[in-house]
Amino acid sequence: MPNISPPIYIHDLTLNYQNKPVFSKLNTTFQGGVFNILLGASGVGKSSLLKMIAGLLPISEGQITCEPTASLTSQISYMAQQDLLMPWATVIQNVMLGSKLRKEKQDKSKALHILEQVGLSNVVHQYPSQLSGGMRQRAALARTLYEDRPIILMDEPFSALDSVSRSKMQDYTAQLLHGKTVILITHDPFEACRLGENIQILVGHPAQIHLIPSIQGSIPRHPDDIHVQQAQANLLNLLIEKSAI
Ligand SMILES: Nc1ncnc2c1ncn2[C@@H]1O[C@H](COP(=O)(O)OP(=O)(O)OP(=O)(O)O)[C@@H](O)[C@H]1O
Repeated sequence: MPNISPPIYIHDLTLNYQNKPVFSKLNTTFQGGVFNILLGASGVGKSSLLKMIAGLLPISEGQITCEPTASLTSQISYMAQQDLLMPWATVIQNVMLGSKLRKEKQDKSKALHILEQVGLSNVVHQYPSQLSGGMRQRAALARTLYEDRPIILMDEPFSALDSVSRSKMQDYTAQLLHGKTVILITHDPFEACRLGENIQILVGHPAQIHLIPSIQGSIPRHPDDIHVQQAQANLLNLLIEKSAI
């Protein structure tokens, strides 16, 4: 597997659903080695785009490529909107499931360290059905972080968390995934402005990409940072304006 975190190029990508275009000839780049944030109204096509990058939705028109041109899907760790935890496996078994399925050595101390960092060290041997929604989401986050791939796709990874846990998980994720190519979907402009090094909005029908000017400062930006507060207000206004399209 290549040791660098590549950019991802979207070329003329089209997705039709029930004979209607969700997006048509979409072109954009998700930058390598940074946090790319994707926002947009419900139903605009964000999750579908992420699934196409992950190889979970077929591509009928257009292309998704990366450099170097090693297989894109083999470099990806994907965290879906639903936690997709296996009900028959404990929390720690779920975290290490990928390496077990690939018949690789399971790194228990790494899994335990990540579980401690996401605040789940007291439930490592419990089953998903014994956890709250927020705990399940943190377990799914731990599984994604354990995978250590160059490209990380995350679909609303913090949506079920209370605001304190969310802020801590944003900090930890930004620290742990530093230097990786991350694409993170969120509905939260504040989260986008704390974490985004490249922020894009998917807007309209069929959807097109709109790029947001970059925000000063390294991530995770502090909630008090004046640049975060200004950018958040601008982004919210833009989302309201674009929702009318
Ligand atoms: N299997 C599918 N293939 C293609 N399009 C689909 C499929 N299933 C649903 N769609 C449609 O694709 C559109 C985009 O859905 P998608 O879940 O990607 O949006 P989203 O922007 O992620 O929404 P949300 O923010 O609510 O999660 C919707 O209109 C949806 O009905």
